[in-house]
Parts: sequence; structure tokens; C-alpha cells
Amino acid sequence: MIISVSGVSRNYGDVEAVRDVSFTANRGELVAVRGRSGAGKTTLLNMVGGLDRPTSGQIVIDGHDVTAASERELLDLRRTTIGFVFQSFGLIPILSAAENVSVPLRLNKQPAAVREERISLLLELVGLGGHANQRPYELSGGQQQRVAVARALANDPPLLIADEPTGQLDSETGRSIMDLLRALVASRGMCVLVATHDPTLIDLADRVLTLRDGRLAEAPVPAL
Ligand SMILES: Nc1ncnc2c1ncn2[C@@H]1O[C@H](COP(=O)(O)OP(=O)(O)OP(=O)(O)O)[C@@H](O)[C@H]1O
Repeated sequence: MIISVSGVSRNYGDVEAVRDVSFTANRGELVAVRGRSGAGKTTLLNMVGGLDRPTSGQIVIDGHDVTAASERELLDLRRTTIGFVFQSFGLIPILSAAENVSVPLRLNKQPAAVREERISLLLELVGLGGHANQRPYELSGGQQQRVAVARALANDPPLLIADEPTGQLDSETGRSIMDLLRALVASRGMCVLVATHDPTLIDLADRVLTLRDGRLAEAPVPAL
């Protein structure tokens, strides 16, 4: 089990953003988190990714209790075990696609030869083999998000967390990003946890978690 969330709540002052949420997820699963704006999706994903801490409850990621972890341990976990993809891509504008992908490899002190090989493999994987030297502004939104996915996979994490990864893309491009995430689950046995309120993308998920006002109501698997 890669994600175990038990009785997790997160309050911001009087606002109960996430209330008593429990779920588990395994490698080889694409789990979608849906819900209206303000339902608590980002808050939940940030806690699972160790970017924020619950007010109460426990989260265990790949055997590590992130609720009890020190900042240092969380940093290590985010570098080795969890990849992140955000709605706004978050690429560094002055760096090429290849250089953006190299950032987490440098942080993990990978030697140059390993970095080079890994970068070309990852850019091929996301369908950007011929775009290594282009900067973000020279790429389409869908291509930028593919670079962000390649960067998130740089250190081969077993868990990918994606917060509305298609939110800034047209529906066809968004679909191709979701297809890419789906393929990663199949080919690499990753777990992908993705927040979206786009109903057309939800049918690609193995499982759908629905948040309403911070509470979870597990929806049935959609018919294919
Ligand atoms: N840092 C914060 N301080 C105070 N309140 C917050 C903070 N972050 C989130 N909230 C509140 O928590 C609730 C859940 O927000 P969250 O961003 O998790 O929702 P969401 O489902 O991701 O929404 P969206 O789809 O719009 O991104 C909202 O009521 C929001 O206003």
C-alpha cells in the first residue's frame, strides 16, 4: 500500500477544509479526487504529498508516517518517493525542457552522465524527444505539462500527485495528459493521485473519491 490516510482533518481557523477523510491506494492505481471548488481537493493532496500537515489523523506514505516526520524527513520523502504536477506547470522559464527535468536529478546529486541518459529517456517517454532545448515559452501548454510530468518522474517516484493537471489545457490536450498518466500507471506500476473537477477525465480513473465540503463519499467505479 503506497497511501494510507486515516481519519484526517485539516482546519484553517474556523474553516474545516478536510474532515475525517480515510482511504488507501496501491501501486498500479489511478485514483481521481473530484469535488467542487473549495471541496478540499488541494488541501488533501498537499497533505498526502507532505507539503502540509493534518490538524488530526494519520498519513502513511510508502511505509513512512508523514504526520510524525521531521521537515528533513519530509524533504527526503518528497525527493525520493513523490512526484508533483500542478495546474500551472511550474517550470523554470529561463531553463530548457531538458534543464527543467534535470533539476530534481541535480538535487539528488546524480552524476552528469546519469542525468543526460535519464533526461533523454524521460523526454522520449512523454513524447518530447525533439524538444529538449526549447524553453517553456517556446512550447504549447500541453507540451509544458509534459515537461512537468517528466520532471516529476525524474527520480522514479512510486507516487505521482497531480493537482488539476489539465485545468489550463483545452479538453483534447487535457485528455492526452490524462492518457499519459494512465500509461504511467500501467507501464511503471505507479500510483497516481489526481485532483480534477473535469467530469470527462474521471472515466479514466480506476477509482474516484468524491469530496463534499471536505468529507469523502466514495463513488462507484464508472462504467467503461
Ligand atoms: N491557506 C488557507 N488558509 C485558509 N483557508 C484555506 C487555505 N487553503 C484552503 N483554504 C480553504 O479550505 C477549503 C478547501 O480549499 P481547497 O483549496 O483544498 O479546495 P479545492 O477543492 O482544491 O478547490 P479548487 O478546485 O478551487 O482548487 C476552502 O474553503 C478554502 O477557502
